[in-house]
Amino acid sequence: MSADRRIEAITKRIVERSKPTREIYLDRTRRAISKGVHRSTLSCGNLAHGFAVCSPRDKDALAGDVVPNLGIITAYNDMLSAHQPFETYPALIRQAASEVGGVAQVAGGVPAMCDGVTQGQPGMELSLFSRDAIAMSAAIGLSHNMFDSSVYLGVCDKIVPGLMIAALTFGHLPAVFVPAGPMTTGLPNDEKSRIRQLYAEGKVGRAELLDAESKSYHGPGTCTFYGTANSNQMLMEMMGFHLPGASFINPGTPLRDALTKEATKRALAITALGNEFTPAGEMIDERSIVNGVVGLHATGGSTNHTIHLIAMARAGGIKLTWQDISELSDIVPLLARVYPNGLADVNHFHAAGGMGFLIKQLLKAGYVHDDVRTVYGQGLAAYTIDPKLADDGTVHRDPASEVSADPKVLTTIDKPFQANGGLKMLTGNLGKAVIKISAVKPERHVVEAPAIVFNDQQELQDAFKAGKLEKDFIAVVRFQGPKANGMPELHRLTPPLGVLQDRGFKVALVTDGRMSGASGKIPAAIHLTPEAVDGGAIAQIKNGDMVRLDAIAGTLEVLVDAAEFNARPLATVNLDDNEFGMGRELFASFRRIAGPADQGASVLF
Ligand SMILES: O=C(O)[C@H](O)[C@@H](O)[C@H](O)[C@H](O)COP(=O)(O)O
Ligand code: SF4
Repeated sequence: MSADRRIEAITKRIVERSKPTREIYLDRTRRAISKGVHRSTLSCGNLAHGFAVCSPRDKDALAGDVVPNLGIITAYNDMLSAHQPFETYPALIRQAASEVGGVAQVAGGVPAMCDGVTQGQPGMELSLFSRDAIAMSAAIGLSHNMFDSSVYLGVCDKIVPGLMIAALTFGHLPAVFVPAGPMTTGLPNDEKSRIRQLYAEGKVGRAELLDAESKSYHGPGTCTFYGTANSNQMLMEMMGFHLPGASFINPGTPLRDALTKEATKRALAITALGNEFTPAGEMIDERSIVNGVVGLHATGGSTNHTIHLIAMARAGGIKLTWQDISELSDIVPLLARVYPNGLADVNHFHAAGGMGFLIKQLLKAGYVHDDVRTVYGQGLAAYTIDPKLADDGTVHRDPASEVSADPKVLTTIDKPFQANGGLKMLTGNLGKAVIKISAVKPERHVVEAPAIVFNDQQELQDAFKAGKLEKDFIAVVRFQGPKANGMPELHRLTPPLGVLQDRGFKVALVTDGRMSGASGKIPAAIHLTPEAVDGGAIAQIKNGDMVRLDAIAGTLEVLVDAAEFNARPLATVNLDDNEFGMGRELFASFRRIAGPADQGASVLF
């Protein structure tokens, strides 16, 4: 089935725009492929070092070029509940590799930051930059050039984007992403947020708050809200980097292990040594990227992907823009209600039919390209399945249902929750920004109120505690862009702004910083570009200026006489305290060269 003509037109526009960079990328990738299996280009010394710790059987295998060697890139650490399960994956992968006569080696580890641990803390100012550091770290592992294929063990926010940048940089190799799955459901996310607001109002103490948080984040696996980490899983399935149905199976279950073994065997089956060679750089094309964006809109995915997806696509020579994302949002309806876009969590989403049901609906409507390559073979239709554990311990796939098991969580294409998707671009005399509308009540899609300007998020917290914000206002939080302080998420502003909104005040946020994918209920124009330190108009806004955020018209305006506004000097702030501490001194060059948010906020291209 061909895609909707509007989807086709946007895809074609991306293909045309990308031609110069895509052709250079594909040429380089094909030259790398033409060198054939890469161990043969190594010297005996190189090779001996590379397999020094292997068993005699594996040494024999790796001495030649006919047994595939699988490079594992792992983001295991104990800080991210989502990544802790990866501790045992290399042993499972080595075992599965040997079962099919292959070899697997850990090529390298990459750093992984938990945005939940660093939220509101200085460490968050390294978060965005960690994406590119992860790509660079993965390249260091793969540059040993011992490998015929690769598997990537990563789940969370900046990790999957960084790993995908690496996978496309090593696009001559097949790449399979192997998730660890969501935490089982704990305290519901909306109950956690309610207790946070009570704490912000001083109505409960730290003990009650910690008890609620600990019941919400209680064990191994990805946090169950639909933030950036779970948006990553959806993207990997939509773009064909996961095996069908791999995204939302809980860790420590037989089906999870079966999926990991199957991914290993599949990664070894699609090397240049076999007859299904699927190098990542040729597998992913503009249609894959568009399928990812469509999935983002249909599920109300994370705003962070208006930055990461642009950088991920660029790694493959593909130029995606906010205009593309915004226009796709106007076409693609919202089909899932998962917190913060609803009360359900990703376990409920999966139980309602999950990715297989969603993809079936999107294919039926022509909103996605079926004619794509994936790690599983040809065609996205292969992903319209429901994964189960077979009696022999392998993965069995039933056809996805036509009926949602919970229509309040996952709906059909003819009864969408919203006629359009989650993410809109806003333009106007302040620059360009994005807003996530899937989690904002319709009556709050347009906000016009006086600005109150803050130069960091603590100033807003202090003003709230001092009772100075009991009014209609638009919070302008600036000097939060990539070049200022690494573009942290300002998710800690959600509870105080939520309290004020629940008290009936009209509130909104405008910032050159980011919000969490878990943020939602407050209308927020984020990623404002140009940022304040780059001469952005946000640096000219004064307290009391009327600001209008209109997610329906797609505009963001300061309602001040243009001549008067443009004559204003740019505000400046002292950012010395953001230059050091918690390792920030090591990222000074990143702050200097980081690109703008609408081009991926990257130091790599
Ligand atoms: O983009 C995201 O999805 C967030 O960065 C998420 O990964 C982060 O962990 C949240 O901050 C956790 O939510 P709480 O801070 O509300 O626990
Ligand atoms: S989803 Fe966020 S808070 Fe949860 S483990 Fe991942 S990075 Fe940490």
